[in-house]
Formats: sequence, C-alpha cells, structure tokens
Amino acid sequence: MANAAGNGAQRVLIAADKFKGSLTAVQVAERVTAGLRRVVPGAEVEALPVADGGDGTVDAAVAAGFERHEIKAAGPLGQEVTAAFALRGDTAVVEMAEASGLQRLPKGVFAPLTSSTYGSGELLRAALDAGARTIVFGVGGSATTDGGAGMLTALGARFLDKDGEPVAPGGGGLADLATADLSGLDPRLADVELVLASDVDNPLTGPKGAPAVYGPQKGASPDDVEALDEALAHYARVLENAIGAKAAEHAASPGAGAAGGIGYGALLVGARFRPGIEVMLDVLGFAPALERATLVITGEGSLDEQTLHGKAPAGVAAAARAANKEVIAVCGRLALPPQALGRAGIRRAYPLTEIEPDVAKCIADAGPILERVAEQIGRDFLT
Ligand SMILES: Nc1ncnc2c1ncn2[C@@H]1O[C@H](COP(=O)(O)OP(=O)(O)OP(=O)(O)O)[C@@H](O)[C@H]1O
Ligand SMILES: O=C(O)[C@H](O)CO
Repeated sequence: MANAAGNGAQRVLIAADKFKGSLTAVQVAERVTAGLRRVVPGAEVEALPVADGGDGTVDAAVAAGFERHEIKAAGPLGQEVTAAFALRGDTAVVEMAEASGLQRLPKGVFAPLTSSTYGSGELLRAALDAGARTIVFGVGGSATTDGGAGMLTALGARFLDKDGEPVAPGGGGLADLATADLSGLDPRLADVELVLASDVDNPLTGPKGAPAVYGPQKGASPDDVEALDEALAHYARVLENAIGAKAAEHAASPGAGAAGGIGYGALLVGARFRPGIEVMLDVLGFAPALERATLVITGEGSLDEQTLHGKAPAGVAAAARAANKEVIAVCGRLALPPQALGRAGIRRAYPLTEIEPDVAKCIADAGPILERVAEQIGRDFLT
C-alpha cells in the first residue's frame, strides 16, 4: 500500500485503548512501537495511551505525566483495596473503577444488590485532600448499581431508614431509604470543577437506565434488575423530597445512569457531564500530539458496534478526521465491516485474528502477535 505521506516521513501517533483481558493501553503502544521499528528502525513514533473514563483511565493519565497517588479505600464489598488517583498540578483524575470496578470483586463473584461505591467517594476525598481544584471523575466498568449513594456517604451524606439507621450498602438497600440528608457533604465540593467523564449517556432508571442496561453485566438477574430499578427510582424520589426538583432533573440527565448511577450522584454534587473519551483526550494532550502526527493508530480489544458509540477509538478517529489525519486501528477481534469503519473515520483495521485465527491464542500471546501486526502496518504505511 502506498505510503500516505509519499516520502517515508510518516510521524505516527499511537493512541489506542487497552485490549481488555490481554494488554494494557501502555503495552499496546509498546508492542506497536516495537513492531513498527523492526520494519523501519528510525520510525518517528509517539505513544499516547488513551482511556474513556472506565478502567485504565488513571494508568493513561500517569502515562501522560500525571503523578500516581495510592490510598487504601473500600472495595465494592467493603473490603480494603489499594486504589489510585492521578494528579498533575491541581487537576486530579479519579477513576471510580479503581475502587468500585468489576475487577475489584473476587474472581467469579458478583454482588449486584450489595456492591457499594463508598471507595469511590474516598478517592474523591483524597483528591480534595491533595489540593485538586479540577477533578476529572472517570466512570465506567463498575461492579455497582447504588446510584452513587455509597460515594455520597463517604463524602458526608446520610441515607437513613425509617428507624433513623443507615441503610445497607448497595442499590438493594436503597429500597429501605426513608430520608436523605446532604447537608453534611464536604464543603470543598462546592469549590471544585467536577467533570463527569462518562463512558455512556444513559439516564438513572427506566428501560434505558443503569439497572436495565448494565445490571446484567454485573450479575443482576431479571428480578434483581427490577428490584434495583425500583430502589433507584425510590432513592431519586427521596432525594427530590430532600433537595427539590433538580434531583429529578439530574436523574433523567445523560450520564446519570453511568457506572450504576454514580453519574447521578456526581451530578447531585455539581458535576458537569461530558463524554469520557473527549474529556480524556483533552486531559492527555491529544490535540498537540495529533498536530505533530501524519498517521494515527488507534484501537481496543474488540472493534464492534459498541466502539461506534463513543468508545475510545471512535473518539480518537473523530478528532483525527476533523484534523484531516489518516487513522488506522489495531484490535484483538474485529466485528465491524469496512463501511462501518470508514464511517467512523478508520481507514483500515488490523485484528490479531488475521495473523492467528485462534482467539484463545491471540489473547494468551497478544504482545508478540500485536508486534507482527505492527510490522505489517509498517510495511503498508511506513516503507
Ligand atoms: N488479544 C486479544 N485477541 C482477541 N480478542 C481480544 C484480545 N484482547 C481482548 N479481546 C477481546 O476484546 C474484548 C474486550 O474488549 P475491549 O478491550 O474493547 O473492552 P470493552 O469490553 O469494550 O470495555 P472498555 O469499554 O473498558 O474498553 C475481550 O472480551 C475479547 O473478546
Ligand atoms: O459501569 C457501568 O455500568 C458501565 O460501564 C456503564 O457506565
């Protein structure tokens, strides 16, 4: 294939997300760089691992120069976990999945009714303690469906049952909620810019709400989904009694249903919703890197229908297309036809399965196979 630059002087920007389950975004960038350099030893390559607010977001920020801060926080089941946030100057990147993500559950365990976001609130508090004035709150990949009640509790809110006792952790416990009191919320929240960097734009409840759409991936049965939907709707009504109509407006807003409704909790404390990949591209310094590039390589584990709905490669491709830069993609598996890729601004995708048809092998041996894929890209675009 002809080199798009026509003179062998491509400047490549690798801006890919992780291959979930096989490679981190940093490893994807390293392997692609290694493969390209094997074909063109002096290739100009810049790596900018990306994330969409879900798991991997703190790692991407750290790769872009943020400092990693670790704290002990509550995991989804209340167990102690080590969770990190990222800080640069007075901007923090807090990833809810660090404390409350699916990967924080013991292997094979799901707890759709009882998982709590308390640890995410502890992470936000730690970011405030560290002096953050802007907090990018990346959400997605959660184990939880508690409407952010755990997070708000860690930040000073009180959620009580009819006997004045705290309700049980998790979305299930919200069915017993009688009163909500937000008066004790950390006052520093009023002074920070809080950005809800969300992977999805669902409302809190209803057919497109958090329990119905994302409950099943957290192990919720149809009965659990119904119970969670009712509990979250009840929670929103109790909050409406406590703070007025804006509670109901937030529940219906885009992103309220992100990460089991933690989006709703974040909106209640003044967060502004933005698509996660857009926020992260800003935070990571994508625009200046894009300006330097002539060819962009994006990607993720599975390029599929979901990718087109605001996932990292779609966000990267949209920004690159707007800047008139050529975009190709690497992925583990490819489930999109060339026309759909084209519409998303991706000229060509290179799945690992083109080299190794056995998906299990592609996952087990992802790094070396990705290097071979990158060698092919080097031959197609850099020589
Ligand atoms: N090395 C690989 N080879 C083949 N398929 C892979 C490989 N790594 C990951 N996958 C596929 O990609 C899926 C993960 O997809 P992906 O990395 O796009 O994350 P996701 O589930 O869309 O979540 P997120 O929104 O966090 O990116 C895996 O379940 C698997 O099917
Ligand atoms: O965590 C979740 O529920 C999904 O990633 C959607 O935000």
